[in-house]
Amino acid sequence: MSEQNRQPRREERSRNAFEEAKQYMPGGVNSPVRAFKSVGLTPVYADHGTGSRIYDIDGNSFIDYVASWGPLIMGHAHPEVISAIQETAVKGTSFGAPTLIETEMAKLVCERVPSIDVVRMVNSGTEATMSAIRLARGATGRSKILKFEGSYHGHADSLLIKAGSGVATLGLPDSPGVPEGVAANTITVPYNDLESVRLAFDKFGEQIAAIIVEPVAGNMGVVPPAAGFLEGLRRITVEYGSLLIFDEVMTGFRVGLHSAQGRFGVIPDLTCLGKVIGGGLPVGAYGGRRDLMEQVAPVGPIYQAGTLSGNPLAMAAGYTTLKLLNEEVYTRLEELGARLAAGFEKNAKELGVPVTINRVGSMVCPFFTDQAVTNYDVAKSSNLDHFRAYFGHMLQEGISVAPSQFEGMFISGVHSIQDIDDTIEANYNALKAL
Ligand SMILES: Cc1ncc(COP(=O)(O)O)c(C=O)c1O
Ligand SMILES: N[C@H](C=O)CCC(=O)O
Repeated sequence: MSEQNRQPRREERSRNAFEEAKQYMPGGVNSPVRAFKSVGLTPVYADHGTGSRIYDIDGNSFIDYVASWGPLIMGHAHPEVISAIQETAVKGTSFGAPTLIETEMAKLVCERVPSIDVVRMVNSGTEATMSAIRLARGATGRSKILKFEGSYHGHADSLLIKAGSGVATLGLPDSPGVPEGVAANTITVPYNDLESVRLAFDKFGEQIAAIIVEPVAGNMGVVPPAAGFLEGLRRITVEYGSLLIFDEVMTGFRVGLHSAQGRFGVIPDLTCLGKVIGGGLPVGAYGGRRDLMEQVAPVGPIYQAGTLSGNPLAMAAGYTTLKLLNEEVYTRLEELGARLAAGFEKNAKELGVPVTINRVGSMVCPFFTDQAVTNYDVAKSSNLDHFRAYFGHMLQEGISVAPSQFEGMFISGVHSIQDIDDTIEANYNALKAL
């Protein structure tokens, strides 16, 4: 760890910037999790990033595991991604007319994601899940959907029920403003609990358009699917003529070259993507079987559109990022993830702090509990005071992680072994200081 990071974090500029921002934006931010409210600290105001590090406006540097909340699988300001954006930008930033890069991008996504024959680009993960739900309802003629407690699928009304991520962090899992009639069409059951899914289908099966699931839950902290869980969802949906939607906004191209569906060998009807496929620019996508996707306008009657959808800059950044990914990168991510998790586990054991580490590939999450974390109820039983203190110590140690127990760490292909070992050392110091 560099000497610089052993100095107390300087934060005067960040504090002043945050105070000013609060006058003009709700809570001073454009997405709630950035305000550090649940950890009671001043947000890190990013100035620039390179590789595995970010640098804030106070001159602190951090080894970064937020990675813009997942997209930056090849690190900050990757030279090839930046060049692609620059080369594209000089030709014009948006046309509202088709461009060749959109077809190249769609082809690549269709080649790599097993369930996707046809894909539609949108501008965010929220748009992707909202559109996939509309398609599922339109295609089946049914209204209800089933989601899992503590999963987050963006902020569309029908999905903001018992949600994870920022709403869980702020204790607002059912947001005011979602009409009761909309909420009534969303059934929620615990993650990894096939029996509850079965009971819900026994009761409402003929009315359920789709199950939407994060194939690895990443918004209640990281929770892997139990053996047979995804297969069970596939079986039940087929049995009842409902659709299975994998929300791979976080896991898409994060947990493998063929995403979570490739990793676990379960093929959904529809898949939502975001984050990594935008290479750090605003992108989402939904895709799936041709017979379903061709019910979307202009081929079919189910409407969905976007002024900036398929934006050339976003396509260039996303396409270049996807082209950088190969089996070698995922092997490296797996090794780095395993090294980090093993180091954290050893530290916790040695110091006698109750911690459970969940990991899938490069998604890692230390929970402050000694229970196996298999669903949101267990995740919520983590010691949040410990998390808060731990988070503050990690920042002081020069490590940037998400300011919530209900978010994971994202390792990139450009983190070095030294970064991982420095992070393990920081984790030791942070746990010791609890
Ligand atoms: C699994 C999942 N689905 C959907 C979303 C929504 O994506 P966005 O924030 O791009 O709207 C997110 C993240 O926010 C997510 O993690
Ligand atoms: N966990 C969320 C996405 O995956 C965090 C992003 C946000 O709320 O800004």
